[in-house]
Amino acid sequence: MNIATTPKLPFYQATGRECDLFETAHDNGLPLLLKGPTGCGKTRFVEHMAAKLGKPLYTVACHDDLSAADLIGRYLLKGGETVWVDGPVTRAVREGGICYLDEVVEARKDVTVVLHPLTDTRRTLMIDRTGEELVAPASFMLVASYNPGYQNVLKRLKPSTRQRFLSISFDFPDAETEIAVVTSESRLEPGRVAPLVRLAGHIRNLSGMDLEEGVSTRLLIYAATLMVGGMGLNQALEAAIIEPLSDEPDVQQSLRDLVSTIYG
Ligand SMILES: Nc1ncnc2c1ncn2[C@@H]1O[C@H](COP(=O)(O)OP(=O)(O)OP(=O)(O)O)[C@@H](O)[C@H]1O
Repeated sequence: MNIATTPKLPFYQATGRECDLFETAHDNGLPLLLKGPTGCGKTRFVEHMAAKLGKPLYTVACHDDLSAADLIGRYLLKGGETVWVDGPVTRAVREGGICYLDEVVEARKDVTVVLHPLTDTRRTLMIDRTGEELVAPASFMLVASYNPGYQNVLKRLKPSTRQRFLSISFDFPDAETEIAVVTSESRLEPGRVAPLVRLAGHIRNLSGMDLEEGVSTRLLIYAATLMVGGMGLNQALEAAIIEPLSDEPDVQQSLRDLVSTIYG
């Protein structure tokens, strides 16, 4: 779990009216689901909005072993005594903060038992172990994300869970916005960022055919960061784009061909 307390506003380049939607959802106590591919800005968006609203943010990277107890809390032995330690959801509820469950579909099924009463009009969290029933204060907000591209039959959000959340689809931004994001994050000059973003557009057109998923904005920032550090173009693209995207020699060669098309 990661608790963000920094007062600085993390940079987030909006691509639509998502900031308004987040704020309205927060003001009305409604939970929000962010859908979209990896590395397209979902986490940054939540960090930005939590800082803007001045709320503590509890981020949980969900995985297939994550259970309800990991979110709610458990009794732990401390110095010979058994003490109750709140989990991230409980802390966010008590403090009226924002809880962000990243890749929520990965979590174990018992997590939905926790989420349902928190995401409908009850807005309650039952802590069976301590017998407490917490009513979430108005400023508490639950945000979850998932990547529909990775979904399989076993890992799908049930309609009864999905339909408790407002939802927004995220995607990679248009070229102009992505150039602004990569420039701001890496400090590489826009004239050198533009061909990287063009390359990304071509690679994304390959996804679904040869690639599981298109290149993320995050990887473009990595490539640009290596270039700012003085690394040559080819080495930077190999390490930040070609190798992370595929292990298949044929696919890697297609990616190198695309690089030659763009950079000549
Ligand atoms: N719109 C944006 N504004 C500012 N930075 C962005 C934006 N989109 C992407 N980024 C940059 O890309 C990086 C990756 O984005 P982020 O971590 O938010 O991805 P994500 O969608 O949460 O991915 P994952 O699902 O893998 O966690 C961020 O650290 C940030 O540097």
